[in-house]
Amino acid sequence: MLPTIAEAPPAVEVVGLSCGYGAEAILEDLHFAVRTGEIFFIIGASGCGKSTLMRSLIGLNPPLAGQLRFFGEVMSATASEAPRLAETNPCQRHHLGTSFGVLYQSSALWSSLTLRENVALPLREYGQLSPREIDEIATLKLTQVGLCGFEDYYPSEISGGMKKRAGLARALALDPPLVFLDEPSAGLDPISARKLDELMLQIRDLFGTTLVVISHELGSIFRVADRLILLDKAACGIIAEGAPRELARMSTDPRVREFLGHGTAHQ
Ligand SMILES: Nc1ncnc2c1ncn2[C@@H]1O[C@H](COP(=O)(O)OP(=O)(O)OP(=O)(O)O)[C@@H](O)[C@H]1O
Repeated sequence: MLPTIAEAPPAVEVVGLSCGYGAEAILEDLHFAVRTGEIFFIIGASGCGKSTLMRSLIGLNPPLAGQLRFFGEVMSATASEAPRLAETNPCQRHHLGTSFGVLYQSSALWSSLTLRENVALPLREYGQLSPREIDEIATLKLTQVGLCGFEDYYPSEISGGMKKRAGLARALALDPPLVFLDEPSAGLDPISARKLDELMLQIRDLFGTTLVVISHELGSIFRVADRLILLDKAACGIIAEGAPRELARMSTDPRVREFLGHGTAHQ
């Protein structure tokens, strides 16, 4: 029998992680774990450090302290260890580059490339496939996100929601077991945001992909998140962790109630 989400080993383990800029910590001594196959949200008010944490999780900003493990494997290097990580051999670098995908807030598509060429980029970089195979996989990934027929369009020719979905197709190109999404519904109209929510659920249900999502969109949180952590600027860390509906119903912390309280409208 397949293990349930609660029994599966953690996809992400964050142990005593502090992150910030220079010597200044924005978030301190974070501890949390994301279960395999879970849709896990990192939420909080503007300026609480969501993007700062995301940058540390995906290796763009070395943590000031602590450890980060993906599927049991140590991924992080603190700022003082970072030069050593940069010297990792090509095989390890390849492994780091393929172990997770990222959908950036801006979608980060290359404007001079078609959608198919954008999705093909990671396949060229990390795969050992023929041009024809790359083409086929890029087409398949675009189909999976509902962009069949738009393969030869340029990013400037499609809507914001379609750009997000194309960015997601690229994040999924190498079939990573783990994908980070930074504010996926930011700037989208409600219908496009809902489509993206449905897509996240589909991807998890079809492929068992673990999704870590930065967001402060209450609708999305209550529709999609299995569990979440709520960050708080004054606390420099996590003030609540759990399933959104349970937190909204049970928490007595006024900060949690203020943030999630309105979410009861989505239940
Ligand atoms: N490059 C940087 N250098 C120094 N401080 C920064 C930098 N980027 C962000 N900060 C500071 O870190 C804190 C957290 O910012 P961050 O962007 O991580 O918050 P956020 O929760 O993602 O906000 P938002 O929801 O508005 O995107 C803020 O006080 C911000 O001013």
